[in-house]
Amino acid sequence: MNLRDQYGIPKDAVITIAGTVGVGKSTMTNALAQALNFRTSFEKVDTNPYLDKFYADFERWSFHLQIYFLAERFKEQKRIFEYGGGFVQDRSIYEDTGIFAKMHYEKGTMTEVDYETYTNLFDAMVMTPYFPHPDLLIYLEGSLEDILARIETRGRPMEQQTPISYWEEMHGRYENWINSFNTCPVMRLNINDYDILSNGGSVEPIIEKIGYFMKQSRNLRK
Ligand SMILES: Nc1ncnc2c1ncn2[C@@H]1O[C@H](COP(=O)(O)OP(=O)(O)O)[C@@H](O)[C@H]1O
Ligand SMILES: Nc1ncnc2c1ncn2[C@H]1C[C@H](O)[C@@H](COP(=O)(O)O)O1
Repeated sequence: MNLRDQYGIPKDAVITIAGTVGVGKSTMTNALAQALNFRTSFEKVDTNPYLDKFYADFERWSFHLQIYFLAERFKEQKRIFEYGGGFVQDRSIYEDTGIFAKMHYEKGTMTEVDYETYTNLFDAMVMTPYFPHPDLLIYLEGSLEDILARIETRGRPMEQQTPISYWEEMHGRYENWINSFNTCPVMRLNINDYDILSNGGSVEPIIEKIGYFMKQSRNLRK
């Protein structure tokens, strides 16, 4: 029997992976999708026309980048819906507004008018009864130190050149955000509590936990 059936994860489930930059979302997305035989939905970093510019000048490009991400994630949402689920998604749409846009507005690198325009658009597109929310949001968490080490190892120059204070601010905001997030069920995973990269590592304990959370949340909805 495959792991998905073994742990009672529905074929049409949509699982989204949330967490700060560098925590391990893309790696987890690939590992889970492979084990569950699900499709993946990734953020495209290399082809993003604003990301480099944004890191070089937050004030000038933060609005453009948020609009770009919103459009991209919305298109992905449509694709997931058209396939009828069975997806693991790298980063949730909720982090764009709950973390990034809010942080740039509150730190003064997005104007009030731009922030209002963006949040109005986000609310009209996403926070409606017509927008399908994921069955489960897996929140990856770890110490700032471990995450900074991962950003360094991954080696995207634009992120390496960004002051540590930016990642520290984001790390704190993520903790507050997840503590009050209730749009869909949440399963927390500490990055020190699993091993999916080494030879002896296995994704099975995570799948087992996902199965347990899904059963609980589907029972609650009955
Ligand atoms: N479980 C893990 N153990 C060790 N290193 C990891 C693990 N998951 C990810 N990494 C490493 O951390 C870096 C960031 O991972 P990535 O999946 O790209 O993060 P994100 O998508 O959250 O930005 C990469 O260099 C990746 O190889
Ligand atoms: N909504 C966003 N605003 C600003 N920057 C963002 C947003 N979403 C993603 N990003 C950045 C952060 C990273 O540099 C890359 C990719 O994110 P990752 O967490 O590594 O998958 O895009």
